[in-house]
Amino acid sequence: PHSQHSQHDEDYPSQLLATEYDYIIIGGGTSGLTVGDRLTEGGKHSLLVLEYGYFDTQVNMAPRRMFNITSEMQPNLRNRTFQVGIGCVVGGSSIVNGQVFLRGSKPEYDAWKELGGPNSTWDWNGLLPYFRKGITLSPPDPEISAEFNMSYNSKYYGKDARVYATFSGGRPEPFMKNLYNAMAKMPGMTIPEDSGSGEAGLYWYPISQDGTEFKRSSSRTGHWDGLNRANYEMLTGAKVNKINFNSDKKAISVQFISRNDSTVPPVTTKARKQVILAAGSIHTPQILLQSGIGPAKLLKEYNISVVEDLPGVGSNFQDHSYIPQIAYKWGITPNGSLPKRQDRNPWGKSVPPTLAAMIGMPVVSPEKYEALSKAFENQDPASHLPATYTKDQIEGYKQQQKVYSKLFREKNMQWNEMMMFGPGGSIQNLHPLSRGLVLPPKNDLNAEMTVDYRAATNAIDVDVMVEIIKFMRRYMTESDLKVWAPEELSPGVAVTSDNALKDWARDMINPSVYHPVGTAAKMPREWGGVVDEELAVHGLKDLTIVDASIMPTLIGATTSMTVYACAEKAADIIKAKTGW
Ligand SMILES: Cc1cc2nc3c(=O)[nH]c(=O)nc-3n(C[C@H](O)[C@H](O)[C@H](O)COP(=O)(O)OP(=O)(O)OC[C@H]3O[C@@H](n4cnc5c(N)ncnc54)[C@H](O)[C@@H]3O)c2cc1C
Repeated sequence: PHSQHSQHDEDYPSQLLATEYDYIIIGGGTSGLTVGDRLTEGGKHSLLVLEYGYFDTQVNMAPRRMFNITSEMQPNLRNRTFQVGIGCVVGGSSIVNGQVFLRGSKPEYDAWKELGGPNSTWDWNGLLPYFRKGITLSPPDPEISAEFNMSYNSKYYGKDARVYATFSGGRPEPFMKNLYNAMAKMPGMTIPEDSGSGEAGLYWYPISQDGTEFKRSSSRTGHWDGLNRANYEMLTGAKVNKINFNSDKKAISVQFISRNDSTVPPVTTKARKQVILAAGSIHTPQILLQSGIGPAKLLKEYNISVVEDLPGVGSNFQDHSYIPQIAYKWGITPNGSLPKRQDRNPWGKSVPPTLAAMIGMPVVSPEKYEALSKAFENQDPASHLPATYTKDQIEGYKQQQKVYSKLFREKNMQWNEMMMFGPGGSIQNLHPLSRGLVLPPKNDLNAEMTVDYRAATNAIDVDVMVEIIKFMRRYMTESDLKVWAPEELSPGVAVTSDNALKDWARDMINPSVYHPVGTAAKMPREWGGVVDEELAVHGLKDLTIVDASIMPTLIGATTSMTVYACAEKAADIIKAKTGW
C-alpha cells in the first residue's frame, strides 16, 4: 500500500498505514505540507501527514472547508461575537484565504530576534533566504507596470518554488493613478522598490496565484500535487488528539481518531525521528494540552497528567483588527471608469493588480505617535493581560512592550494597512497590543476551542484606530483627491471628537482578519514562550511546531507568505537536527 504517493481520503483507511514513520506531521495545511515536501525530497525518509480535512477540488470559504467556530463575546466591542475563519481541508487555510500575498517590514521580523535572544537568527536577514526559497514571482506586464508605477524587484523572490506570487495580467482602472498619486504625496509617504523588500509604504502587491492560468497557488499545489513520492503519505479525516512521550520526554508517537466515526477506535502511529505540529494557531494549543503540555494548573482541572508545565500554551493570541468601511462618495463624479473592489477569483481569472498603503505610526499620526508610544511604554501590563498570566508571561509581555514602544516611533513599520480601490475603504490596525486566549472549554478538553480575542482590552488599540481614521480623512479631503469633492458617509462629518470616533470604532471594529498567531510563541521559557529558537517545544525532545502559532508578535502583512518562509526555515532546522 505504500508503493505510491498515497492519498487516503474520506474512508479513513488507517489499516493502510505503516505502524512507524521517520516523521509524522500533524496538520496538512500551509506549513505542514511545506515541511512535508522538504523532508521527503530525495526519497530517503518516510513521512506521514495526518490531516483533519479532506482533499477538495473546490477552493474558497465554504462550510465543508472551514472549522465552525464563533468567538467569545467581546465586551469592549459592544458584546459582539465574530466568525473565526480557518481552513480544514488539505492545504489548510491556503485553500480558503483571500490570496493577498504580502510580507511584513524589516523591524517586524527583527522584533522576533529581539524577543528571542542574542543568537537568534529569526530576523529579516535570517528569513529573506527562505522567502526566496519559498516563493516564485511572476512579474507584471511591462507596459502596465510602466503605466501604473508598479515597482517590483525579483531579487526578493526565488525561481524554483512551486508556490507563486503574481501581479496578474489585468489592467487597473485608469482612476487608480489618481489614488496612487494622491497617496504618494501624503507627508512622510515612501515608495519601496517591491512589496517584498521589507520596506513600508505605498505599493502594488501580488496575489498567490500562478502567472499563467491565474489559479490559486496553495500549499497543496506547491507541496503535494504532482510529487508522487512513495515516502510522502497523507491520511485525511484523521483528528489527532494526543502526542505520546517516553520517560525521556521524547515525542515517540501520535494518536488520532476518525473525524466522523466515533465507533472507530483510536490509532497510534510511531515517529522514529520527529513529531511536527502544524495544526495552526487555534488547534496546535489544543493538541498540546491534550498531550499534557500547557499551564499545569489548567491541565489538572482537565485531569490530564502534566508532561511539561508551559503556561504560554494558548496565550499571547493576536490577530489583525479592521474596520471594513470608512465610506465616502465623490461629490463630483470623475471622468472615466472607476475602480471597484476586486474579487480575487480563486477559480482562475486574471484580475487587475491591487494597491495598498502600508505605513508606520509616524506617518499615520505625526501629531500623536509620540504620545501613544509613551502611553504604551508606561502602561502596567497587569492592567489588561488575562488574570491567569504568570510572572514569566508578564515579563514576556514587558519585553514585547519594550520593543513595540520603540516601533511606535519607527516609520518603516507596517502598522496601518489601507487597501486602495475607491473613495474610502477598509482600514486595519496590524499591531494590536491586546492579547487574547485560545483554550478548550472548561468542561471538555476535546470539544472545539473557545477563541477570545480580548479585543481592545488594551485601550490603546482603539486610540490607534482613531488615528488611522483621521489619516484616511486627511487623505480623502486634504490631498489631490479633494477636486472630486469627496463626501464622508461613515463615520460621517458629524463625528468629530476623538471620543466620538472611539465610540464609533467600538461599534465597527472586527478583531480578526483571519490571521491568528502567537499561541505557541517562539520566546524564551522565562518569558512565557512555548518553543525555542529551533521551534522545539521547551523541555521536550523531538517535538517541533512549524505553523503560525510560533510567531511571537504579528507581522504587518497578511500571514501566509510568512508562514511559508518560516516553514522553509523550520524544514532546514529539522533536517540539520535529525541527521536527514
Ligand atoms: C478566510 C481566510 C482568509 C485569509 N486571507 C489571507 C490572505 O488574503 N493572505 C494571506 O497571506 N493570508 C490569509 N489568511 C491567513 C493564512 O492563510 C494563514 O495564516 C496560514 O495559511 C496559516 O497556516 P498554518 O500552517 O498555520 O495553518 P493552516 O494552513 O490553517 O493549517 C492547519 C491544518 O491543520 C489541520 N488540523 C487542525 N486540527 C487538526 C487535528 N486535530 N488533527 C489533524 N489536523 C488538524 C487543519 O485542518 C488545517 O488543514 C487567511 C486565512 C483565512 C482562513
